[in-house]
Amino acid sequence: MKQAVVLDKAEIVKRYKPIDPQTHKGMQGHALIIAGSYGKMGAAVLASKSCLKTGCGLVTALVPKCGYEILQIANPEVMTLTDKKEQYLSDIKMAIKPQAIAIGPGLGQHIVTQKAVLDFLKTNRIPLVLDADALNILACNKAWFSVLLPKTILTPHPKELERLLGEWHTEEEKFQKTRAFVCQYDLIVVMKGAPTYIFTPDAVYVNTTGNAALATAGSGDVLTGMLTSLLAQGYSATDAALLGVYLHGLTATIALPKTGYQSFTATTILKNIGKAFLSLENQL
Ligand SMILES: NC(=O)C1=CN([C@@H]2O[C@H](COP(=O)(O)OP(=O)(O)OC[C@H]3O[C@@H](n4cnc5c(N)ncnc54)[C@H](O)[C@@H]3O)[C@@H](O)[C@H]2O)[C@@H](O)CC1
Ligand SMILES: Nc1ncnc2c1ncn2[C@@H]1O[C@H](COP(=O)(O)OP(=O)(O)O)[C@@H](O)[C@H]1O
Ligand SMILES: [Mg+2]
Repeated sequence: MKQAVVLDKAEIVKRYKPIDPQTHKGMQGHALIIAGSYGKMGAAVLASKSCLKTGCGLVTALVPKCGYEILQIANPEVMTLTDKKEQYLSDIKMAIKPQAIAIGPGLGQHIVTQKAVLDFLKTNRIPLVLDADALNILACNKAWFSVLLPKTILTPHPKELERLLGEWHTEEEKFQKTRAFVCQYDLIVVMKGAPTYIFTPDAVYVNTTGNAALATAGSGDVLTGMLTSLLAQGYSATDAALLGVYLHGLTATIALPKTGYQSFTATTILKNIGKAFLSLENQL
């Protein structure tokens, strides 16, 4: 494999777009987070909260009925649409026009949800992030890789990547398979781990921020919301993936001296997104 590009502050600062003083919520993008099922609504809460805290003007969550009060109470700033089913999503239709969509955190893999996801993927033309159960559903239906919109961002952890691509025996083989996958389908893969690599058809990047504090439930759900937020704000898929992964890691770099590894949670990431942005602003 060609050498990975090191994703350091210099790489990020040249891609970062400071906020326009004349902006308003209508210009900051509208994102839709399709997530959650009975018992996993926290994933929808975390992803929609991180989406807002990364600068998106409007965020809507589409969840099963059982998520309505949870979402509205946990996230008063987030608008909530509900499915007709109580515990899982059965249909992905919307009367809104978001600039970016995320699907997957906490979604579950009910057969009805699988069909809804696949039907949606066939017709969707809006920039997209696929995570968690959306990846697991795709892994069960590999013929559907070819319907994905070019430059869709996929964010697998190692187990999800293995479900998508099959087993590998060496790191080199894992990298080769991932590279071939992104080139064949014109996708972006955020290969989550320590460190995280971002694969695009043109280059591979290696992140430099973060630490083992991020090994905590919901950490990936927060990352999904951050990436979707940046996409909705008009960043290209590559820039959204690079900036989002960098900032997500930076929250842990910043917070670790105060929290230690053990007490750092996904909520700590949310609390430190602002500081991560400020540390970028100081470099401009
Ligand atoms: N509060 C919530 O509602 C939460 C919901 N979640 C959702 O729960 C569902 C299941 O997600 P999971 O990821 O837990 O389940 P998975 O079955 O996809 O992944 C768990 C497996 O992956 C392996 N794995 C994960 N990261 C790894 C790494 N870095 N290296 C090696 N192996 C690794 C683990 O050992 C384990 O065997 C998803 O929909 C997810 O979004 C989780 O995000 C946790 C929080
Ligand atoms: N040891 C580690 N060092 C750095 N980052 C890590 C480490 N472990 C996990 N992470 C990061 O934490 C996130 C975990 O995502 P994921 O496994 O999807 O969590 P969840 O599904 O619980 O939300 C990824 O961004 C991953 O890169
Ligand atoms: Mg995850």
